[in-house]
Amino acid sequence: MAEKMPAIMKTKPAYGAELVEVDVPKPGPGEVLIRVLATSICGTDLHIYEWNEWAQSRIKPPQIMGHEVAGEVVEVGPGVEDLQEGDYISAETHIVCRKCYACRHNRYHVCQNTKIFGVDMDGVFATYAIVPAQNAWKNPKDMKPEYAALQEPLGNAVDTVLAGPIAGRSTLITGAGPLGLLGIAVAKAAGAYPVIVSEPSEFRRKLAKKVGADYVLNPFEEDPVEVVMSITDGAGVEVFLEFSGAPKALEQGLKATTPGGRVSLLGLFPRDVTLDFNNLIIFKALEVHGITGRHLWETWYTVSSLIQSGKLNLDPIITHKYKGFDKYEEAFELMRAGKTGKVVFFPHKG
Ligand SMILES: NC(=O)c1ccc[n+]([C@@H]2O[C@H](COP(=O)([O-])OP(=O)(O)OC[C@H]3O[C@@H](n4cnc5c(N)ncnc54)[C@H](O)[C@@H]3O)[C@@H](O)[C@H]2O)c1
Ligand SMILES: C[C@@H](O)[C@H](N)C(=O)O
Ligand SMILES: [Zn+2]
Ligand SMILES: [Zn+2]
Repeated sequence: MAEKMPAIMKTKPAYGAELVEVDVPKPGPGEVLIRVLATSICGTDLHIYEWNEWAQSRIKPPQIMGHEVAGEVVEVGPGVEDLQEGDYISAETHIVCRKCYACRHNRYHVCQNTKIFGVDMDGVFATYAIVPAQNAWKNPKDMKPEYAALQEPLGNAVDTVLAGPIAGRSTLITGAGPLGLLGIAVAKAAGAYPVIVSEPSEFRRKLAKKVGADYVLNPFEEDPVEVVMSITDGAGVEVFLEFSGAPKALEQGLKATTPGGRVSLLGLFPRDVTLDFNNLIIFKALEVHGITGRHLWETWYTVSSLIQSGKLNLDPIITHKYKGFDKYEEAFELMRAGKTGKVVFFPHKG
């Protein structure tokens, strides 16, 4: 009989998830089985938990949730050549086809046939998980598992912050949720100054400060454009990084960006956004980047090096650590209430 393991599973098409016992999976061809050492909650997991419209259209329960992970390879499936038992890996979550037009142009991050584990198939909120070998990223043995698991969202932040020059440049970050906080850490490590953060939640403004933001403001109490103009002597910021997905923040950020400046957009908007394109983008000659996923594998090299450099201030961002999955409901509810930075599970209690 197969060995059993605990897993956080989306069992029904409804709010929430269940902690269930399932068989430890066997790796198939091209796959490895990992012992999960650390796994963190992403906003996408929260959407699946909440069962929002997007989740309803995409997720097919029953399915194990989770995709941000660090683990040790314990079994190698047939045909896997580059990995062996004992390897310490993280995983790129986008499983790309390598055949479409984008893939054949080395733009794997925009593969038109992308599948995501924990979204389109079983994920990693379990003590053991399957990872396609082509998605494995080997970690240095001395990297902390919680940092190694954070590399995937850090990749989103790195692609946003480093989409253009940043050292010594005035920077506005809108939204200090988990992704924005990682963005602040990357911007500071890369030498941005001053880093101005607009975030309504007091809890997250405090975290932003701890991570290294030079100025924080509440956009519901102060006008971010006025604050930016006063800090930059009326010039506006060189770099605007949008991490909130709030239409108002987008408009404020564009107004606060200096003509000729750079804008990188990661936040996903809940609806179509109406903007004065002529005056906010075209006549200002802004350089605008849409950011999605991570570049394979360039971004992973950058993320790993940044962590190893010791220059990324990640500890204040990891606000909650849980041994085992028993308190998973508390973890999701705290995150839902905006009372967390990154939440990390260490599935093995021993
Ligand atoms: N493009 C991608 O590949 C990709 C990948 C991951 C996440 N995302 C998106 O990035 C965004 C950030 O992710 P997250 O997990 O940190 O989300 P989150 O919802 O936890 O954080 C968003 C933050 O924005 C703040 N906010 C709300 N209104 C604001 C306003 N008017 N001005 C400034 N801040 C405001 C919120 O208080 C919150 O702290 C989300 O929209 C998410 O969907 C995109
Ligand atoms: C799946 C999504 O949540 C993931 N973080 C990405 O980069 O695409
Ligand atoms: Zn994610
Ligand atoms: Zn493809």
